[in-house]
Amino acid sequence: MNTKMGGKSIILRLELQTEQIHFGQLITVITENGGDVIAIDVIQTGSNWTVRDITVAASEQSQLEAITARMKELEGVRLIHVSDRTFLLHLGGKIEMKPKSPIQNRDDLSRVYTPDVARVCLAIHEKQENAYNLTIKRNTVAVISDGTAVLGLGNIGPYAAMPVMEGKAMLFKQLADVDAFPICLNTQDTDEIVATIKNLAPGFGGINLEDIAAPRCFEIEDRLRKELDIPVFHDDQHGTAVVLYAGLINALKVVGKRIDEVKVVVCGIGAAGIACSNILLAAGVKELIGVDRSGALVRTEEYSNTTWNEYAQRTNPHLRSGSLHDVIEGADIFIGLSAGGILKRADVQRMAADPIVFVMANPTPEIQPDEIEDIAGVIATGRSDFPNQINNVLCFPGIFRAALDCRAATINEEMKLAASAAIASVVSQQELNKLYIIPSVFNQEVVRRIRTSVIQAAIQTGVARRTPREFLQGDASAQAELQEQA
Ligand SMILES: NC(=O)C1=CN([C@@H]2O[C@H](COP(=O)(O)OP(=O)(O)OC[C@H]3O[C@@H](n4cnc5c(N)ncnc54)[C@H](O)[C@@H]3O)[C@@H](O)[C@H]2O)C=CC1
Ligand SMILES: CC(=O)C(=O)O
Ligand SMILES: [Mg+2]
Repeated sequence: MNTKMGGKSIILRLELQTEQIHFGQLITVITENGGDVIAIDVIQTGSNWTVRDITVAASEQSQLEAITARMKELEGVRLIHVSDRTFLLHLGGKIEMKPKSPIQNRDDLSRVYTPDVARVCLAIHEKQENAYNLTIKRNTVAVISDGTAVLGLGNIGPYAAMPVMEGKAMLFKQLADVDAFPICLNTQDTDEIVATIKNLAPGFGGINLEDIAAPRCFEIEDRLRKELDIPVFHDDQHGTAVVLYAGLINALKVVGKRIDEVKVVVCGIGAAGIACSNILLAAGVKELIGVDRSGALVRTEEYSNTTWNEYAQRTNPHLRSGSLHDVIEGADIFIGLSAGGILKRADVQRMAADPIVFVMANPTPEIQPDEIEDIAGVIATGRSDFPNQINNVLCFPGIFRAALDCRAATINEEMKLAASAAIASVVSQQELNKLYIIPSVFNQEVVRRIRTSVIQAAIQTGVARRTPREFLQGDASAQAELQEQA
């Protein structure tokens, strides 16, 4: 497994005195300290000196620090500067806005701007629905966070949340051609968040809520869903649940177990953990135990977090109590949506045969896959640098593509289940194995299949306000594709 992939990398700009140091010596120092040289660029050369940019990747930040320190000590080497490639990619932000057509003369100006734009405004004023045809609304989603549960980093605030929201916007565009705006709100007050989102909704065809901590995220989403006529989708809840269920459909096939016979432990009963539990209960799981910091949630206890009281009523049928280490005994499936490093190899050893271990906390999973590779039936993480990436990025671009295309009023349970089945179907029976239960983010079939299945589900459940042409005509290829996925 290449743990350096997608990991840390730096560019070292070095001036080398070629009579004092050979390039081979440098490479040896880098590899001895755990680095891989992945690119070399010559910047300048003289008769007995050269300036080079050396791109070095490593699995740990400490290795890169050791390599940098060694460069400073070597005879004949001057370290000019070190750049972190990830930070370079973020300079000035990751996205920009571009006009669809240039404004080259006064005639263009008067049409895109005043006076002619006024006629377009009035057409929308007369019939509000025209906003879908005459503005960016029909293809635009707002990605909105208050910065309270950013990845696994916690409440880091709206400024620090922006890089994640920009990243989500990039993915919306690249994977599904949806235009997305990253918006981070400088308030953590539920009423203010609801009011702000309602007020900015007119320009958007959908709202993707992101990284808002539980339990506030539930109220915010519920209220917005009631009050807005566009889809409101809390990605950390529903996107994660959709992809988790897709992965589980296939993982169960790999280990030969049935969903109604497995014991499941979900750790981290926050936004993602509750939504994932809900989809599993709906899919037929009978024994599901939720665990948070204080241990297993059990209905005989009273929690100050009222969401947990309601959760405990629906789960843990045998009233198991104790820590994660107690209740994991005999479990077939562990789902981690909590914090890095909290699951131990000894815990996995106490699970049932061929345990399914989905350690989805970001950026650090509950246990490093390398520690349990030999004892787990199937392992998945939320990250790009291990096989089986269970991450909501597999869902949100496709599900919003579908919702926008059929102008869905909401994204309902049937549409989510259709998305899970579509994602799972991308991995064929022949391809399916413990290292490949879920398709890659870059597999173009993912968005295509989600779109087809989700639009179909929206039409069947009466929430589509527009029927795309291929569905109107009972298009043969869309029908064939649906049958293939069934
Ligand atoms: N792979 C994926 O697609 C996704 C992964 N995540 C990850 O899941 C984690 C949780 O995200 P959210 O549900 O949005 O956050 P959240 O803040 O709503 O919930 C986190 C829950 O985990 C609990 N927790 C924290 N440390 C714990 C520990 N040591 N033991 C037991 N429980 C613990 C917290 O008390 C809280 O209830 C984060 O690491 C996030 O990055 C979230 C969404 C999608
Ligand atoms: C993937 C994601 O949305 C998260 O970790 O919060
Ligand atoms: Mg998130």
